[in-house]
Amino acid sequence: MEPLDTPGIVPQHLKRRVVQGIPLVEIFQRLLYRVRPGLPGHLDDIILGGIALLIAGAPIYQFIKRQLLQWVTSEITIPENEPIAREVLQWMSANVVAKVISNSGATQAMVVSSNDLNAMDPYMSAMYGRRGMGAMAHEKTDELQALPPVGSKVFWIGMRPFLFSRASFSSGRGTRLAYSEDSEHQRNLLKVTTLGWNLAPLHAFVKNCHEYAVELKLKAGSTNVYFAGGRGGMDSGYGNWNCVVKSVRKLDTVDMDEHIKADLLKDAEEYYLPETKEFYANCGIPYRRGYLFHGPPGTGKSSFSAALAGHLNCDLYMINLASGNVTDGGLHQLFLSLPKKCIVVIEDIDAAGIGRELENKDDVPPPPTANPPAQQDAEPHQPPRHRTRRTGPNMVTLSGLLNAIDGNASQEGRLLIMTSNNPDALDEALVRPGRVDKKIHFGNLSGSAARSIFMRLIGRPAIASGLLTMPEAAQKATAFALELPPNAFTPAEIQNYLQFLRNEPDRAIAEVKDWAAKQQEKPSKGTCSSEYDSTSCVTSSVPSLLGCFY
Ligand SMILES: Nc1ncnc2c1ncn2[C@@H]1O[C@H](COP(=O)(O)OP(=O)(O)OP(=O)(O)O)[C@@H](O)[C@H]1O
Repeated sequence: MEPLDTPGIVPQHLKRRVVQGIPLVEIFQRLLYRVRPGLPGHLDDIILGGIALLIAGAPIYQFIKRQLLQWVTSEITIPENEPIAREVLQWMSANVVAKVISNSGATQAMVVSSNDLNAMDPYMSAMYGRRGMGAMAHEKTDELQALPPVGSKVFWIGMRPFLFSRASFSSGRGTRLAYSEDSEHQRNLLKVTTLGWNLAPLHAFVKNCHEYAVELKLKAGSTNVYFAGGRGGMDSGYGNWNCVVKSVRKLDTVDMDEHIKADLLKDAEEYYLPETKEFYANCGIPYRRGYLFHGPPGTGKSSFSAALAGHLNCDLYMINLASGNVTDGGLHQLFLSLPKKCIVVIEDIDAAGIGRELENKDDVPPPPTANPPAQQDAEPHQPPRHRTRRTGPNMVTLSGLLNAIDGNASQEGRLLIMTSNNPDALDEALVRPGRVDKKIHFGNLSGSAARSIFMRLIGRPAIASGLLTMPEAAQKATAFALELPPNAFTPAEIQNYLQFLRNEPDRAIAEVKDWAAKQQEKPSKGTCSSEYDSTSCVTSSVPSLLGCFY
């Protein structure tokens, strides 16, 4: 039975009821209720009231704090999938986190291997699930790098304080709209805040991070290779680049006609001169340059693109349209998020199956029937090139591609390289002058190139290990080139043959003739043979380019 209420004293059961549903207050109230006999007067009520006030006041305090901060500070927000985010993280890692860690002041850091595919990915898994939030170690054993931990950090540059924070999109100011609600597409944001009413100090900070990253890259002799896709796909509405840091591929390791090589280098170097940029601007020409590298697979198209990026000290961005998950919108976003100076490679553009879209719906070919009459005897119908349509697994249309590469909103300053095994299949609109300024054929290995590939793979290592002298190595390289039928094999094939005999120069020379004869007996090289799935010929993508580095 409930006790009778004493006038002037609030009964316990009533107190309990009023705090029900306010979790913390309810717990405290229960605790106090147990120790009440020891507490004088209304102390428990005062304590409870204080706690309730704190809990109720916290959101109001947060709101006022946010408003005040917004009023006296400026802030920039960078999605973590933006290339610049990586540079900011690199700077923070070296200049703030590393110092804090070495001063033993840190209790949290996120540690990743510096050559990790995407430094942001471990962060994502820490943030959204598999391992829980907070500091984590990556399993890789190569060099480790400490990144700013989850949360925020205040640091000073001169007399100015900055607040750096990493947050998920939902906690950002007004950022929710820019992102999909789908958790697969969630992105983290980097925010840098400082006191003041203009963005100049923050711009200077980001620029400094960029310069630092460039310097670091130069020192390390590495090229940042960004490839499109990965977590979240590209149809999330946000162009998504993932980064791999690779050692620079040296130009002298790509065997090709020296005149062509020199001409391309000169052209690309000139393109990036300030005078050239000025010239384009004065003449009203969009500041863009495009090359088409065509030829059989394994002839060095991707290798040369990678070496060119290393030579020009710029990042390489690569897209594989044949992967089937690129939409027009995604491609547009990818091009929009490119930096001013970079090389973009669209690999195997013919494999993407892009043709000119049908001019009107009457051009739509009839649906295929199970047994088309007299099809076996008739020449297969070749639709006029202007009326072809998408045939590959991609979701990009020709107009979408053209719009991305040189539409009004497209970034200027990039060098676009399209590679193709079958340039005849490309629409004229895609390769017209202005979009493609140089077409370069990459062919099979000439005699002199065979000599230099032998020197690179067998000669030089043998000289270094004392197995051969320089003249001996040169002599063997010449002998090897003489044994090999000229222009019959791709550099990739010869590389493959030589790398397994790298410690046996004499055997490499003695057996090359037989090897060549056997290879030539095989069904046509450089095209899809019937024993393979046709897609295996067209889907060379990220790994294909990554294989071009060391
Ligand atoms: N001209 C070359 N000089 C040196 N190495 C080469 C050359 N061509 C190919 N290779 C070697 O062969 C492999 C494949 O080369 P790469 O990917 O550059 O060819 P590709 O023409 O781009 O082929 P795909 O059309 O299939 O993309 C790489 O390991 C590369 O080192």
